[in-house]
Amino acid sequence: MSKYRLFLLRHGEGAWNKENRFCSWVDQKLSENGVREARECGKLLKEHGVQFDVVFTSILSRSVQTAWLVLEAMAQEWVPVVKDWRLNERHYGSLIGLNRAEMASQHGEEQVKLWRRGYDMTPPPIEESHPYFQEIYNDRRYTTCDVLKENLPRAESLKAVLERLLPHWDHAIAPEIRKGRTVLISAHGNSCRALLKHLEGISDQDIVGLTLPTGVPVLLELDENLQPVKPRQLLGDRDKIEAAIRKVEDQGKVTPSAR
Ligand SMILES: O=C(O)[C@@H](COP(=O)(O)O)OP(=O)(O)O
Repeated sequence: MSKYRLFLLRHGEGAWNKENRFCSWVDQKLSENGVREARECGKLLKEHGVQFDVVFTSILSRSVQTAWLVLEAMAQEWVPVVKDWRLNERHYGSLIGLNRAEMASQHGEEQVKLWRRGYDMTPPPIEESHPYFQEIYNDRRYTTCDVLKENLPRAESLKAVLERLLPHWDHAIAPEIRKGRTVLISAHGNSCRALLKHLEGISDQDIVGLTLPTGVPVLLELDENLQPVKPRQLLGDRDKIEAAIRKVEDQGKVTPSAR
């Protein structure tokens, strides 16, 4: 029987989602469309009568901004928000800033899919000469983490994301759920995929086929052991959700302009 409800959310569309570039640890704001998606998500959750007790976000602006907009649309701005780097997007290493369609044209769509969705695939690490290295590692937010800046990742597989996320799940998020609190996790495509893999016991092979659209809330109903009691539900209009998933998958395909 379902005892707890957990909501997972990939932030609304960011500026670089729109430009089809790997954004990862680069701090981009939501696009106009992303702002609209986040507000619509809040409206939908309000219509479902959801009342949040606590929200967890990454320390990247797009996930924080999404949480604010959702809470504002629900008239629940007062709800506490806990931010932690452990919910950050996967660190895409040297791929950060590159255009996916151009990568597909150079390396093939299969290779790009493997880089994006393979479980144990780590891209080459970001080097100090990378155009976004200084911007990321000189940012003050990374002095606030529970690991030294020198020990923060320089590239991650999805497996590595799950490993750095689990302590935060175990020590901060799961205890809130066990207290009966309704939790929203406003995070990223890959930090949410990693958590879903863990909670739903998705295999290393099957996780390749899981893509999350931006701005669509995912409802998990959990038992007392925090095991899902039924399949996850993506809330909202079916056709729109399927189109949004296809849009993310198609980002890794060659487009005429990228040839
Ligand atoms: O880093 C990024 O660009 C995307 C994920 O990219 P893909 O894994 O879908 O290529 O993360 P998000 O928009 O959820 O923060």
